Amino acid sequence: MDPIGIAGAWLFTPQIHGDERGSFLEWFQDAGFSAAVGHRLTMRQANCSVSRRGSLRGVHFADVPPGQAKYITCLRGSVLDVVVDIRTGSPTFGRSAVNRLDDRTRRAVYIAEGLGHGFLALSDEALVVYLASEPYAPDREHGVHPLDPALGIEWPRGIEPVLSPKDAAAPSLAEVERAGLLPSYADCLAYQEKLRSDTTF
Ligand SMILES: Cc1cn([C@H]2C[C@H](O)[C@@H](COP(=O)(O)OP(=O)(O)O[C@H]3O[C@@H](C)C(=O)[C@@H](O)[C@H]3O)O2)c(=O)[nH]c1=O
Repeated sequence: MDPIGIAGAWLFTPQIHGDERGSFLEWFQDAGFSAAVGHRLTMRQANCSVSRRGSLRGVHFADVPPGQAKYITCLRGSVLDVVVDIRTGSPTFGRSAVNRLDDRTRRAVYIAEGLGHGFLALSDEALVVYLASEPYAPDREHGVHPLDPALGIEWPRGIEPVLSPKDAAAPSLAEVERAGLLPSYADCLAYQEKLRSDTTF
């Protein structure tokens, strides 16, 4: 698990064992995860989305506590995965970390509670699966417009983004901040500290 420039976000690169049948890899490893993050992965929901090229999902985040941490990988095709630090008071507030996830490197991204997440499908079809620490709670999920220039994301040219009506109508980061909807860095740290001190695992 390698840090990717935003506290609470990591990239995991698996070792892929190839042979004449195909390949094998461990796309999640508890020991490495726990050593990096400081607590074990809680998984209360496993999601799968299939996206056509250009589909741009996100940027989504959930109220903290409990938020929704996610462990994401792309099983078929490729996506540009984006983590956005939308936690007020964070030293890297407004920073984005962009990583390609695909069916070649089979990398995975983990984002802790309170971070914003989105991705763009680069291939004709992109199959993304992710483990989520909390069940879907639509009333507690919010969005920031993924094309907001304040996020500083350089989306690839030549791909026409396809957004859901909800995401297309999402406010800018500044608007979400003014509405008081952003999680605070202090609340996120406090919640993660609680997870680290929980010994019931
Ligand atoms: C996210 C989610 C959606 N749904 C339903 C609601 C809706 O009818 C349909 C599609 O929902 P959405 O448009 O919100 O799906 P999508 O835009 O793919 O939302 C996802 O985006 C990425 C970037 C994330 O990080 C995820 O956590 C999630 O927010 O699926 C569930 O039943 N459970 C879920 O957990």
